[in-house]
Formats: sequence, C-alpha cells, structure tokens
Amino acid sequence: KSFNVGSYRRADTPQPTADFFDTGNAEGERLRRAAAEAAVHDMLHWFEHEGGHVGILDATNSTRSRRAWIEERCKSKGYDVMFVESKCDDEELIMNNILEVKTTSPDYIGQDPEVAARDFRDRIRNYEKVYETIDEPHLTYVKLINVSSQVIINQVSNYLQTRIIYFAMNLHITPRSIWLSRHGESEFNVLGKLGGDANLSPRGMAYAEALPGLVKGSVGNKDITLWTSTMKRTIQTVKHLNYPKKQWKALDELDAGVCDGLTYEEIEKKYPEDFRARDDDKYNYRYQAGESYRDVVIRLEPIIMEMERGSDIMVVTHQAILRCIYAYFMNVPQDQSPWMEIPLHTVIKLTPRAYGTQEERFKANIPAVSTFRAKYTSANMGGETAIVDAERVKSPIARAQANGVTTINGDVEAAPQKVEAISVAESLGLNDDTVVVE
Ligand SMILES: O=P(O)(O)OC[C@H]1O[C@@](CO)(OP(=O)(O)O)[C@@H](O)[C@@H]1O
Repeated sequence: KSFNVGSYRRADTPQPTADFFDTGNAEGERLRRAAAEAAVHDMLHWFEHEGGHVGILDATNSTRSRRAWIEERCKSKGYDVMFVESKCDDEELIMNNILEVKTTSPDYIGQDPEVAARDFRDRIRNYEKVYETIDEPHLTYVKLINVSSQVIINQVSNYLQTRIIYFAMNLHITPRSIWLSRHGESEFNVLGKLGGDANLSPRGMAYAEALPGLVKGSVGNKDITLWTSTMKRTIQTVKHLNYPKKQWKALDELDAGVCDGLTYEEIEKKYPEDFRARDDDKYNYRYQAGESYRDVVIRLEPIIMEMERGSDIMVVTHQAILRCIYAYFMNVPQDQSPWMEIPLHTVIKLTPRAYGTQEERFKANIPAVSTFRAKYTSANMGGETAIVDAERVKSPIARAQANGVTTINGDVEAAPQKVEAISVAESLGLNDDTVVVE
C-alpha cells in the first residue's frame, strides 16, 4: 500500500507555489512535516492493526535527517526499511518530467501550463538547496540514476529487496500505451462453458475481422507488439492484425482444473461446496487441480515485468488474466479484481502516466454473450441483499447481468438461472423492454 505524503499535504494545501517548499518558509516546513508524520503514522498503524506487509512511503525523503527519522520510527516497531532514490541530472529527462507533472499532477490542475512548468522548476531548486543524496553506509537502498542508466545498491539482504530492485530496474518513463482485449466470443463462451481450447464463434470471428479497424485510430503508425496466450481463441482473434506476434503460456486462461469444460450451473451441482467457497473468496480460491487468481497473479509476474520494460503492446488474452493485468495498472484491490466486468468485443487502451493510468475503451459493434457471473448470494434469490448488490452496479442491464441474465446488445438472452433471473429482475423493477427471458 502506498502512502503518498503529497496527498496528505494537499488536504491542507491543495495547490502551493514553489515558495511553500523553501526550507526558509516556516509555515510550509511545519505543514510538510505534519503531512509526513501523518503518512508515517498511518503506515505504521496499517502494519500493526490492518495486516499490512509492504508499505511505500512516497515522499521527498531527500535529507539525512529525514531518513534517520523514518528509520527510527520504523525500526522502533520492528519493521525493515529500504530506501529507493531516483536521482536525475539529465536535462532532457528533467524537462520530460516537468511536462508530465504540469499536465497530470493534482498540484497544477487547471493552471496555465507555462506558469506550472516555471513553478515546478523553482520547486526543484528549493529541493536542491537541502538535498543530500543517499550514501549512509548502514542503510539499505537502491539508487537509480537517470531512470536506470546506473543503479547503485547497498546493504541488500533479503529476497523481497532483490525483487524490488529488479522491478525498479525495469521501470521506464518513455510514453507508451497498452491495448488490452479479450479474445472474440468463443464456442465455449456461447455454451457458457469454462476453460477449454475452443474455436471462435461466428461472432468472435467477426470481431477478429473488425479488430484492425477498431485499433487503427489509436495505434496509428506505432510499432506495436502483439501478445496472445497459446490458446486457439486468442490466436484466431489476432489473425487479421499485421504486427509482430508473440505467444505466452503465462497468458493462458486461469486453469479451472476439474471444472474445465463445465458451466457454472454444472459446477454448482457437481461441486456445491467449491462453488460457494469460490464466491466467498474468489481471489484465493484454487480450483481442484487448477489455479486461483492469486496463482495467476504470481505467474503473470514476468509478463508485468516485460510490460513495464517494454514499449507499445497489445495483449489479447482471457477474462481472468485481463482482470489481473487491468487491476495491476488501475490499482484495483485484490478482493474486487476477480469480480470486475471485462466485456467481450471491447478494446481497453491504458496509458500509464506519472499520477495514474489513463483509460479509453473502444467497443466493436458486434454482439457477444456476457460471461460475467455475479457473486452467489441471497441476491440471486431476490432476498434482502439483492438491493445492496443491485446498488453496487449501476445500469439496469448490468443489474440484470449481475443477477444471472445474459445480455446481447440491449436484448437479454437466456438466463442461466431463469426463474431466479425473472424474480430478481422483477424485484429490481426492471420492465419488459429491458428483460426478455426466453
Ligand atoms: O473467474 P471467472 O469469473 O469464472 O472467469 C474466468 C472464466 O472466464 C472464461 C469465460 O467464461 O474465460 P474465456 O473468455 O477465456 O473463456 C472461462 O474460460 C474462465 O474460466
């Protein structure tokens, strides 16, 4: 979990000018100190009382005294500290950073970009006055110079620290985008069956044909690389795209083990306990002889690392895999990520920026079944929780879907649990125009 001192400071001082960061400004110093103390306090509280494991204190800890204070606060509670310093003296990189900050930082929203750029330069000068690069021999640190053209490490002693170094070395700041799509609708999707290695349905093939046109506008002349899983449905989906292609086993769909090839309804009948257990904790539930979302996240590590290292990439893969990749870039909590709706026949474009990832969606006008199934609660039976769950999802169609009705471009098709779907739809006040159950 990240504790960004800037956002604590913004609670009092949303858009300070550069003078605020001058150490001669007593009030600025006091407020900055208070923000840092609040962030450290919350981080330690999170470790002690909320089961936190790895906290990131995101701040300009750029003096020896500040680092000593952080070390003392953490060590006194028994927590290890590792510092990551990003040092930059390459003028071009600094200019790029200023451009990025003035367009995306909440400190400069709504301001004249030129004024923002000048102010940020002055702020850097104020930081420089007191800056002491990290070189304390006893501290654990990684120092990245000019992004990662030089990397200095010190007192590294455990596995997690080496992973952090590896990750930091793969980061870059060259602008790029990532296009994500599920494969086109498959024959298994139409039947409601999980897993397998089915071919695309005729509508899935139509999506494959439409894909070049769908991405053309946003990809333009960029040299993108196309990644798929090793499964037929993703390979068939990229058939008409003319970019270099690479297949990754690590992008194959979550392995449903003994449930592979079954529908959700069949699983519920055959393995009722498993079915419930998965709904209770979908992130951690591991299919018998198969995988959990947690397992998938671990096997995706090399993919994520390559994505961080690389340039423009389009990834065509599966529902569960896309949930994990999307959650990584969009910061979706673990317990929510397996329940996200990632519709078929839609391209999601993600553009990582300094202060968060921008998202755009391009929907092909080709109908597809919905493979989304909501958590099994008494909501499915139209009970009290139906109301709670229904409020969580916004539109009437999404509400119907969340309760087991499958949607095709506005028409609602055969519901897996027809009777429940009708009663839930009625209890939600959906009218005949919205819900058609065959
Ligand atoms: O974790 P849940 O929500 O079951 O979603 C994963 C499922 O999505 C599916 C579709 O239902 O992916 P896919 O589109 O790759 O076929 C299943 O194969 C897979 O088991």
